[in-house]
Amino acid sequence: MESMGVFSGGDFRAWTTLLVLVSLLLGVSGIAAAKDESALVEVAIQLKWRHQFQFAGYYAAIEQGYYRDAGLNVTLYERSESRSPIDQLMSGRVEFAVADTGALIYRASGVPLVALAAIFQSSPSVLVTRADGPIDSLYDLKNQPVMLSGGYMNAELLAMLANAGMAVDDVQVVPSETSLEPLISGEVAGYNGYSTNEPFEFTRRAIPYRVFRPSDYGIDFYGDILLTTETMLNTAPDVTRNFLEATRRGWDYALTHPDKVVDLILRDYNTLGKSREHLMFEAEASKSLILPNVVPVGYMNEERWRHIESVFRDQGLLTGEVDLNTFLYSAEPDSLFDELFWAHRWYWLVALVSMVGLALLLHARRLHAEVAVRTRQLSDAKQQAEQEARTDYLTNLPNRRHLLECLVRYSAQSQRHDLPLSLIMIDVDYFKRVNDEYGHAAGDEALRQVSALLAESVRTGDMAARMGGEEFAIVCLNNDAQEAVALAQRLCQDIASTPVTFGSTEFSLTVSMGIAVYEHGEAVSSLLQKADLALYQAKAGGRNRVQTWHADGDLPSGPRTASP
Ligand SMILES: Nc1nc2c(ncn2[C@@H]2O[C@H](COP(=O)(O)OP(=O)(O)OP(=O)(O)O)[C@@H](O)[C@H]2O)c(=O)[nH]1
Repeated sequence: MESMGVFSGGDFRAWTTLLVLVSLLLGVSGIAAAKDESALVEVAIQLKWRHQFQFAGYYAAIEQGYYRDAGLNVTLYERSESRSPIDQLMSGRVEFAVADTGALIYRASGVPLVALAAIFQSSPSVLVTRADGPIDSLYDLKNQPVMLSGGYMNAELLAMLANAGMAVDDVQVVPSETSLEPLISGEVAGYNGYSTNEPFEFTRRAIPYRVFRPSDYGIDFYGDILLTTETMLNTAPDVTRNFLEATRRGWDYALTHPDKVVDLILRDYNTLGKSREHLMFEAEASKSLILPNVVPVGYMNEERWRHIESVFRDQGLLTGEVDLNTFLYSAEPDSLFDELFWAHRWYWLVALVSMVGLALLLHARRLHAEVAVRTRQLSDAKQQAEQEARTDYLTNLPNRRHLLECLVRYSAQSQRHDLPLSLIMIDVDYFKRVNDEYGHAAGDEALRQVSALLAESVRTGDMAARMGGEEFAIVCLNNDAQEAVALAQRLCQDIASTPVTFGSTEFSLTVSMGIAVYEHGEAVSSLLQKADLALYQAKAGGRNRVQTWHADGDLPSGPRTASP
């Protein structure tokens, strides 16, 4: 767990490289998008109403330079009393227009309109009543004066009334006005407003109100359809696509920075004289209908348009055939998946970078774990090698090197704590004969069995070792000369009385032993030499015996010679 949250040098370099690559990619695309002002294509858009947050995306796209990046110089026109947006579009005064779903009726009657995008996924069009009046349900509007626009303008409100069980004739239709006063004064019982607008005024004036939404009565229309003409689409498809993309970017910006765009409206577009609070209310209410977190801004679905078409047909507003394939604009990417992918590309990028980062982190952790395992293996191998270097391969007893280390340590302890220390050198008698008579393998086995006997006879802390060939030694700390002699004699007898078994063969062995007792201050080599000399004397004395070294002993100093 120790590497969690800590980047190694390798991780850091990988991250840096990735970030540089991403920056380069973004930088390159930014440079490519920059356009020469003189080469901009002039286009105009007719808005559906007066300036307000309802058209925030277009203001943002101009202000943020998205249209310029797309090679366009865009002019916005507010709604004029005399001409509808569709009139403006079809007369060629503008290339684009924002209108409502009634555009479908035009299309059915042969007007070559193309719907590029539906900005509001749910129409803001609602019927507003006073909550403190006699209207508790739509049915209460029967025979009441209700402000409504005729034809397709309020088709969704009329369809709502129809779904609530009323005919258009059941209410007294009063022509629309922009003023709310007739409703407030009680002159009319219902008012065709926008859920993004009128509620603010009622709240501000502390007048209780009620909103009847078509969507609550199964009528689900889009709001604010961005339109162009077939001619425009055929003659300038790139301009159309670029305009749509830049508009979407504008909306994305406006919906994520509503306060900035409200500032912009107050500064440059506030022909309605709305307050900041009113515009912020509109921004909030619009966002809940545009649903930018659910679908890319402008998303359209053929099924929804079929639904709208059927409502128009039910009301007798639409009779001809409508070819939705030609009415609904489709450019690549055209699937919801692709649209969602592009709309959320930054999230994907962040997710991708996070995943790469996570993968690097996991890789670093795995490397860390691998290094730990390898280090442990190396340490084990080293320990094993050291152990093997100090162990006799045939008998598994400590070897000569190990015994010498032990002697050095024990001699220091003996001196420090004034403890007796004895060294017993042991040599198998006439061992050459064993090899000669029973074979080398039997000789090996004999050495193993002698070793086992020695190992089990020494006390814990003492050491029995094989010095080489048929020679062994025992180091006894805290054993005086007498105890060492007693141990050696007992071992001599045990070895002599314990036959060696090799397969079906049995034979006996004897050993000779030389004992020396450590004198404080003397070198380990001197102790070894004395024990060796005592062993030599034991051999010379007839073998199968124990000889203790004495300072005044008559010991020969030359090398021992084997004698059968
Ligand atoms: N099988 C076997 N024989 C060994 C090993 N190491 C040494 N030897 C044999 O041990 C014998 C030692 O012979 P010598 O040094 O002449 O001594 P000895 O025959 O024991 O006679 P004394 O020591 O004088 O009693 C040699 O024949 C060596 O080859 C071993 O690891 N295995």
